Amino acid sequence: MSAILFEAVAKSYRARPAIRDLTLEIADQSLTVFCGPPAAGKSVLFRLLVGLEQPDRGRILIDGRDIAADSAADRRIGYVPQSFALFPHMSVYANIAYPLRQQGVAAAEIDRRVGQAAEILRIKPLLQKKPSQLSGGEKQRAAIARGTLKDARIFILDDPLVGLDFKLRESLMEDLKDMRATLGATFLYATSDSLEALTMAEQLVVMDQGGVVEAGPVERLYHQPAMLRSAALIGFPRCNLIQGEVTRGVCQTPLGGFATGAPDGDVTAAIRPEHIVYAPQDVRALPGRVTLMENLGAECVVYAEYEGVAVVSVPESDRVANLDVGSAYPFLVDQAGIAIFDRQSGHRIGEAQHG
Ligand SMILES: Nc1ncnc2c1ncn2[C@@H]1O[C@H](COP(=O)(O)OP(=O)(O)OP(=O)(O)O)[C@@H](O)[C@H]1O
Repeated sequence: MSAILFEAVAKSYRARPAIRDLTLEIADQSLTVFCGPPAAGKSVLFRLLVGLEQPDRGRILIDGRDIAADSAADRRIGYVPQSFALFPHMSVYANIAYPLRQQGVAAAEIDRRVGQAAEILRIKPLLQKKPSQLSGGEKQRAAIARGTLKDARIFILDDPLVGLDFKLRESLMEDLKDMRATLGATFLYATSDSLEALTMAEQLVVMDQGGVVEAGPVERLYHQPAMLRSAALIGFPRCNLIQGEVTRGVCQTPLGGFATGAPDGDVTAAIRPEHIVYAPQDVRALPGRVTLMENLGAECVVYAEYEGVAVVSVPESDRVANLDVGSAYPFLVDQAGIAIFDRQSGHRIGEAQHG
């Protein structure tokens, strides 16, 4: 059974739609990451589920039951809002314990659970401090502890790691996954960072303009997106989107032509950076030129240009160690990685035929 069902949900503010006729099922005990650009509607959708706001139309069901009449407190959903606010006059301990006190949990049990959450989130030494004595990252971890301590089967984390440095985000992502496994709960998680989404997600929901572009297992959405918009929004570095035209089974693009089963028309070819292959020894390589390089450690993000078309790729750093801006960058397009989308509708209509 699905834990949560949004059925044709709509919400507007002053006649401006924030959520448009959204239908979506979330499986019980799944970890679903909502990813989309700012203002896509992620926070509004979460607030509707928590019960802080009511939809204008549509229904939200939990375990098959319409929750419209349940108050926010009755819904028993653990929630870490995007702009979390710790109570300034209370210690970190009291802040974290607050939802459990509200639920009437016994003091010894509160102590055990606050201690456990503080351990996982590495804030044990801070429990007696006041929020004003914490750094931004520490406050965020205290808010996560508070939001995930409640006795609940559904937890919502709205962009909980925004603004933290990369190392801390990485370790907190692992902690949150562990926490989810331990709690055996359904987790909904929002981020506008595509790398964070790919790292965290089992199920991914790509949102844009108040609607769901596409939802499904993260591997499928990354490797086989059905919509151009999700190919564009998901992935780091960004997907290469190359304009082309299909005529009688051949797609012509500025990066060359390739056979395809897609119907005739104007198309966009989506090519992930890993399918743009640095090939200095290959006579068939296209003579690109480096415009920018970003070293990520083991890999390097190379931005190159060929005949006015920008392409991004991720070769291993040691292969491009002696290249610099302006260097020649011969590359091949791995045809196994080309997906073709109708330029008008944005629907996937085929791929390159290779091999
Ligand atoms: N209380 C409100 N009053 C008016 N408009 C609102 C309100 N809350 C949200 N909106 C609008 O609804 C749209 C969706 O906002 P929402 O906060 O859900 O986006 P988001 O996907 O969470 O983005 P972000 O990643 O920036 O948090 C935006 O256009 C926003 O301005």
